Amino acid sequence: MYEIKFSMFFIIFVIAKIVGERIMLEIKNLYKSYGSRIIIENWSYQFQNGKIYGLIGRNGIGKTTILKCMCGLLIPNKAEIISDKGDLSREDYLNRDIIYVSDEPIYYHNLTVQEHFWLVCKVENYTQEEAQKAISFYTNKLHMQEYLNYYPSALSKGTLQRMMLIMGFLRRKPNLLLDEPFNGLDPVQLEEIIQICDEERKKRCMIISSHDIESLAELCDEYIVWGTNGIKVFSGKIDRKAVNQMIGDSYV
Ligand SMILES: Nc1ncnc2c1ncn2[C@@H]1O[C@H](COP(=O)(O)OP(=O)(O)OP(=O)(O)O)[C@@H](O)[C@H]1O
Repeated sequence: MYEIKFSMFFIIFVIAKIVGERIMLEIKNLYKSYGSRIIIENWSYQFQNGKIYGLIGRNGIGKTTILKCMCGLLIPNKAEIISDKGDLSREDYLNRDIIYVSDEPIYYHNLTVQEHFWLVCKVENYTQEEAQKAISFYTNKLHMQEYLNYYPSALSKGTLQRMMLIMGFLRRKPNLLLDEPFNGLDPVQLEEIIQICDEERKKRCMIISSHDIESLAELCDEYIVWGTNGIKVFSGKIDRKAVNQMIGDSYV
């Protein structure tokens, strides 16, 4: 009896492990140029469920370009983008299961913060009850309650950044790409965002582009670093020294 129980437990453990670590998103041979200027050449990578990835590199190296090619906001010259939904290469932004949260806030001038959140919930087919619960959860976590009736144009940069992040978290997509999410946040807000990103890891795969090595170090399982000799992958403990060595230059 004990052996049967143990075997069943072992099988369940192995299945959970396989499901938990399955590949959510695969990029094959990504090639992107602007005119004759090649930004990314033949880059491939597999991203897994439940992991957070950090994109690190100097200004203008191509981090935003990669994220936008993945989610469909930019058309690569060549690439295969494969997710649980299948081959997304020919799907546009709305049909991909990948959400991109830009560092440049995009919003409707005539909708309040709260209305933006409800709009996202509507797009994602939340029930009234689910929407209420999810909006309360994120606004409480990120202390946004007092801004719910504000128009976004009246928000400070950090508060706007939190609104954009909540809109990303409310999406029910398995892949979330965050472009410079830590910009403009004071230390308290920064810690809250780090905490919530850490919790979101249970629900999805996240890819974060940032120059804030300390914040990335608190969160990421793997790092994709642009060095002088191309893109390297690193999964150890990261700090400024390690980043400088990988980039082959004094970066941070
Ligand atoms: N629409 C465009 N047309 C031409 N060149 C572009 C265009 N968009 C970006 N670039 C160039 O491509 C390169 C990569 O830009 P990208 O924004 O991806 O860099 P990044 O690594 O995200 O930079 P940062 O850290 O400053 O955000 C830059 O040199 C940029 O000038």
